[in-house]
Amino acid sequence: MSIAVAVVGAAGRMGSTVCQAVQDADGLELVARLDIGDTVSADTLNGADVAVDFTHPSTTEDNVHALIDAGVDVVVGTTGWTDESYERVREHLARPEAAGRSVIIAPNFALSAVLTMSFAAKAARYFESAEVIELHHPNKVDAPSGTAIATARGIAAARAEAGLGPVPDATETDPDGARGAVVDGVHVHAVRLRGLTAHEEVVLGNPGEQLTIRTDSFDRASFMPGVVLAVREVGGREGLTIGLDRLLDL
Ligand SMILES: NC(=O)C1=CN([C@@H]2O[C@H](COP(=O)(O)OP(=O)(O)OC[C@H]3O[C@@H](n4cnc5c(N)ncnc54)[C@H](O)[C@@H]3O)[C@@H](O)[C@H]2O)C=CC1
Ligand SMILES: O=C(O)C1=N[C@H](C(=O)O)C[C@H](O)C1
Repeated sequence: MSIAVAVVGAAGRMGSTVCQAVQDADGLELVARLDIGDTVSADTLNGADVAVDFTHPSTTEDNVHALIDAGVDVVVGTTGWTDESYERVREHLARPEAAGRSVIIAPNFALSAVLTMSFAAKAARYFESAEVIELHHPNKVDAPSGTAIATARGIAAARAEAGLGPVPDATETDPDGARGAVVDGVHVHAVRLRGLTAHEEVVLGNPGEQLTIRTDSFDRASFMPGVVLAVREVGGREGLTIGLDRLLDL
């Protein structure tokens, strides 16, 4: 039996690529394309089992709640999620009327990016310094990227677990934010450049040595195997799953 899939944000860069990937995938059937102005309802979802959301950070949480209420499982690639918004989804999924529903939210579906996050967290305890540089196309609406935030959090958690203190940094004056955003103590720098798609570099430093871990998504095709995997697996995972790494046994 095939899995019926609705795509929310279907007219966007990711949404349109996902529609094509669903149409090309064995055992998946594209049954609905929704975009801005469309209401989420059983009617518009047209019998979908799973909805995939690639929309906008300002709307993705509302979409997820509406999709759960409409009785579908949800795969989310949209960024902008916080601990609080994750918690609200967990609470929603715990209600009796949402029994059996599941949601997967992943800041990045590309294998190279998921491995970069995993390798960075593994390496973090061995280095005094760690910073993240994300580089994206100039149409991206949010900074830092969801992937960079997740990477920085993973590094920070690994440093804390290893008992490492703050990264060394003697900077005293930075009126224009040249040292970037600081996510859980890890500096994150965002580049927006015409010609780029989605890239990230994690730099880790010790006296006399540097480790660089880099991921490059040159094409949105890079995200599709991960999205298709999540669509296939979401139904078997009750509750909220955060990150594609959880599906890859990393
Ligand atoms: N998790 C991952 O692997 C990836 C995540 N992303 C994230 O996906 C999101 C979308 O990125 P793009 O496709 O590049 O953006 P985009 O701007 O090309 O597409 C977004 C689409 O969502 C639609 N939209 C906006 N509000 C809506 C609503 N309330 N209901 C339905 N549709 C709505 C827009 O009209 C547009 O067609 C961003 O948050 C981006 O960071 C992007 C690439 C990979
Ligand atoms: O907007 C994008 O393009 C991307 N967004 C995601 C993010 O913010 O991490 C994933 C990837 O970097 C592409």
